[in-house]
Amino acid sequence: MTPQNASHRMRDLCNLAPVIPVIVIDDIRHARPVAEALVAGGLPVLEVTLRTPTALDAIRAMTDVTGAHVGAGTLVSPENVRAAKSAGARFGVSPGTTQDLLAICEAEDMPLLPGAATASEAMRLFSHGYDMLKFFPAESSGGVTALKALSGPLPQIAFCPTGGIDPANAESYLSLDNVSCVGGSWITAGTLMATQDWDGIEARARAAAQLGSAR
Ligand SMILES: O=C(O)C(=O)C[C@H](O)[C@H](O)COP(=O)(O)O
Repeated sequence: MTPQNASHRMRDLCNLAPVIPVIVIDDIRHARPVAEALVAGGLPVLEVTLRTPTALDAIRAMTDVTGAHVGAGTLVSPENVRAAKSAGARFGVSPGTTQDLLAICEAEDMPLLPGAATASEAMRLFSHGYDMLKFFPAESSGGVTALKALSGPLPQIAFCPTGGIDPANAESYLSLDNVSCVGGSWITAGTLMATQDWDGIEARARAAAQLGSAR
C-alpha cells in the first residue's frame, strides 16, 4: 500500500463517525464490553492506546466485535507498530511523526494517522503522501483558531484534532472544513471504565455520534 492509499484508507475510517474514542484499557475483561458499547452507541472506529500492559491483548479481544474497526494509539516506535499489527490493529495513531515510524507503517501496510501540530509538520507529511493527520495536542496547539488558519494555505489536508477535546468544544472543531472527526478520551473516562458502566459509555457514544450532524 502506498502512503497515499494508506492515507485514503485512514480518511475513510475518519469519515465513518464524528468521534474516535481514545481508550485506555487497564483490565483485559473490559476490552470486549467497552468495544461493544461503543459500536452499539454508533462509534465503530476505536483507538486503543498502547499505554498499558494489557493494550495488545485488548486489541486482540476487540477485533472479534462485529462492526468494530480497531486501531492502536500511542505508536512511538517501530516495535509498537509491529506489535500492534500482529495483535490485529487495522490502523495506527501516533502523537507525532518520525521517519522510522513512517517507514515501518509503509513496510507493514499499516494505515497511519500521524500526529502533527504545526504547518511545517503537516507539510512534511503531505509531501510523503499523507493528507489525513492527527492534530495533537489540539487545545494546547491553538485549537480551533489554529486549524482554521491552516485550512487557508493547506486546504488539501484534513485533520482529526485530539487532546483536550470534550463535548463542550467538539462541535466547534467539527464545524471546520478541514476536520473530518475528533478524537477524545471522554467517552470512556476512567470512572466509567472502573465501575464497568457500559450503559453510561454507550450513552456517551450515542451523544458523541450525533456531534457535527448540523454540518
Ligand atoms: O496516547 C496517544 O496516542 C496520544 O497521542 C494522546 C491521546 O490521543 C490523548 O491523550 C487523548 O486526549 P484527551 O482526550 O485529552 O485525553
